[in-house]
Amino acid sequence: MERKAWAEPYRIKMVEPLRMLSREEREQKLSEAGYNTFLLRSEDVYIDLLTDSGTNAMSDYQWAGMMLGDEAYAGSRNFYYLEANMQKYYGYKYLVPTHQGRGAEHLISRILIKPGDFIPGNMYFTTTRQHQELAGGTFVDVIIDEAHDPASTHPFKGNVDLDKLESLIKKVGAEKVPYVSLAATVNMAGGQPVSMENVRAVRELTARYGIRVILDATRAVENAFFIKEREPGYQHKTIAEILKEFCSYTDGCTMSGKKDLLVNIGGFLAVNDEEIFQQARNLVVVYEGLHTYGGLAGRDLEAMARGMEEAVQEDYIRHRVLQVRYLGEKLQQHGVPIVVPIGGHAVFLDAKRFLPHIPQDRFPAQTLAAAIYADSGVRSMERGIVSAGRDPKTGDHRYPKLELVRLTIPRRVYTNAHMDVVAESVAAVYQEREKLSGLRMVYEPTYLRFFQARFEPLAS
Ligand SMILES: Cc1ncc(COP(=O)(O)O)c(C=O)c1O
Ligand SMILES: N[C@@H](Cc1ccc(O)cc1)C(=O)O
Repeated sequence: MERKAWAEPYRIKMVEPLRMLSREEREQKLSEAGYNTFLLRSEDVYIDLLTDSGTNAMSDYQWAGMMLGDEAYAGSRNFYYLEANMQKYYGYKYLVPTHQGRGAEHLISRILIKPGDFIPGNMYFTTTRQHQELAGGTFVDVIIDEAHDPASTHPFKGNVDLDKLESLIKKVGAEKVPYVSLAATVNMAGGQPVSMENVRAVRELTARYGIRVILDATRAVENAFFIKEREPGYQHKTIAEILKEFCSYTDGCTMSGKKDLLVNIGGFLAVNDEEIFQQARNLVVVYEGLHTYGGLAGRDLEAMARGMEEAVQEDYIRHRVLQVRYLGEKLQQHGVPIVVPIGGHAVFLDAKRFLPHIPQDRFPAQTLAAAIYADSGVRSMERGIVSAGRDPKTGDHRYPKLELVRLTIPRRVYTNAHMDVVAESVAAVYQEREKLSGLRMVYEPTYLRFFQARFEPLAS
């Protein structure tokens, strides 16, 4: 008999009870939170799919490592273990730990970007672009067009469009392009992967112009899974081999360990160039902490080093991506419009097709995320016009083609029964979608506005 069933590759040793509020209570909480799911209290959330960042469940092996934290100010042994594992799995020479991903983005942006520079990348990420802009650079999107089309089934929607990249270099001159900012997978495009063929081609092109490639390796293990699944020639390679080959076409990486590396806090910058390393090692003491802890406790470094070993285990990563797919396929069965192919860390609802009657400046994705919380206490995140922010030159809203709500799956935290509940709730909101009529922004912070903006419901 053919066996199709699959299960979580772990058993549960400790549990955290969940609490569900009544519909009236949830509506009250939503109003108090200004219809922004970032402003809800965690205790008022039933199933938390806001983010996969720092929300992972650690293993007993990682917790055991926490007890071995060497909390020396300088030269903690956990740092050296992390450094050795980074070299083993990612292949870069030098490591600078940071408290999380954006700490590393800050360092590399300050070191490499001069005012007036252009930084091409495969779609923006909010914090990455913010640091590039604060350093005086301008981000330029060079992802393939398919990435902006939620219905395109291209298997590697994270790929760089080499023509777009080369025409930018020719237009502004290679000396104004300090590096290509390459993310694998691409968060804002729906967790979409980059193929090995594409990263190799990006390497060849940039080498001709003497331009670096800095990888956002936050979800590069998930990217490696897609390469193994979809790219000819990689089916028999291990995830660890694929990851290391991928990184070998780049000059360094920023890392938010809070995702792939299965921890609750941590990150790093890794580079091959000794001079950049020296500068980063010097700057980190100003902004994060000494170069052997970067704002982290020794135990956090240990947990991240151990998470790195677990992240590349085949049964773990397969289950991880298949659980996301399980939720996506359930939603498709209910006829809910989602971004395809289903990505590595989240299912993205296509709010433009879900709520076609709400114009983009009435924040359809924000409206939808609020409605899902009101329906079931499931927390998701807006990834549309609010996240895109304003153009720093014109001050106008940026109008992204993708207006999405992200249902992000924490690693090793929820079971597929939770996914069933989520799918049913989204389907119920879909059935009643005509009742929703949009929001008005009543408070807008200057930086990364989506985190703290407040809204009020609009009458239809
Ligand atoms: C692709 C990507 N890059 C960078 C970051 C920044 O990492 P952190 O949240 O650890 O600062 C995140 C999440 O924030 C991310 O998803
Ligand atoms: N990187 C995390 C946390 C985060 C969320 C939204 C952001 O725009 C920035 C950071 C995530 O993607 O969930």
